[in-house]
Amino acid sequence: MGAPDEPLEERIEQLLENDSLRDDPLFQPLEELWAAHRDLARRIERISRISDAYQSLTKENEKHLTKRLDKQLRQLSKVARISDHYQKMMHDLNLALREASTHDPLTGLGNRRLLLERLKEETDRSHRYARPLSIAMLDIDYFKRVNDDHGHELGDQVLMEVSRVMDAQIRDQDMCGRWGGEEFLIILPETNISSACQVLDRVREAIAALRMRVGDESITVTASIGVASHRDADTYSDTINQADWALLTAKRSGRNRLARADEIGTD
Ligand SMILES: Nc1nc2c(ncn2[C@@H]2O[C@H](COP(=O)(O)OP(=O)(O)OP(=O)(O)O)[C@@H](O)[C@H]2O)c(=O)[nH]1
Repeated sequence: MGAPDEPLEERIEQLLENDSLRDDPLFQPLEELWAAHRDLARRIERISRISDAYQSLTKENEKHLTKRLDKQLRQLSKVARISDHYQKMMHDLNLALREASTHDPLTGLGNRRLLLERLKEETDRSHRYARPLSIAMLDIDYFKRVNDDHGHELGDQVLMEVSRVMDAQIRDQDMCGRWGGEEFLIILPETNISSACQVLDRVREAIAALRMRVGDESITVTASIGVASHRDADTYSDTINQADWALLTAKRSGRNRLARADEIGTD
C-alpha cells in the first residue's frame, strides 16, 4: 500500500494492482470509480486539446485577416494616389487645352475666340451700366513686304515683337488679341474714344520705334489703327465693322496713323 504522502492517483493504482485486496467489497467499486475517473480525465484532456487547437486556429485566422486587410488598405491608398494623380493630370490637361484653344501659339496673345468671349462680356457690361467702351483694329503696314524681303521667319519675329509692345502699352483692364494674320483687335473697356486715342497713339508710336535686327541692319515697321466707340444700339460686330472702316481710312490716308470712326462716318 502506498504511503499517504504519495500522490492520490499512484496510491489508488497501487491498491488496484494488489491482488490480495480483490476480495475486499470496496475493491470492485473502487476499480469502477477509477476507470470512470480515467475516462473523464481523457475526455477533459481531449476537450482542452480541441480548445487549444481552436484557439490557435482563431489566432491564425485573425492574423491572416489582418494581413489581408492591411494589403487591401495599401492597395486602396495606392488607388487613391493614382486617382489623385490622374485628377491633377486631367486638371492640367484641361488648363492646357483651354490655353491652346484661346491663345495664338505664335504671339501668346488671346486668339479670335477669346476676343469674342471678352467682346460679349464687355458689350453686355457697357449696355447694362451705360459705360463707355472703345474697340480698335490694328494692322501692320506693308507686312507682305517684310515677308517677301526678309523671309517668313523674320515676319513671325515682327508679329511677336509688335504683340509684345502692344500688350505692354495697354492698361491692365484692356485686352489685345490676334484677330487673324497681321491684324490685331484691342478692347478698351471704360474708355471713351478720346482716351482710347491717347492709348492707341502710344501703341502706334511704340511700334514705329521698334528696331528688329536683320544681320548687320535693323528694320522698322509701322501700324495703322482704326477705332470706334461702342454705341448702345449696336452689336459688337457693328462696332468692329466701324473700326475696320476707320482702319481702311487710316491705310488710305498714308498708313502709320490712327483714324476715328466717328470722324469719318461709316457710309
Ligand atoms: N510671317 C507671317 N506672315 C503672315 C502671318 N499671317 C499673315 N501673314 C502675312 O501677312 C501679309 C498680309 O499682307 P497684306 O494683307 O497684303 O497687307 P500688307 O502687306 O500688310 O499691306 P497693308 O495692310 O495694305 O499695309 C501676307 O503676306 C500674309 O502672308 C504669319 O503668321 N506670319
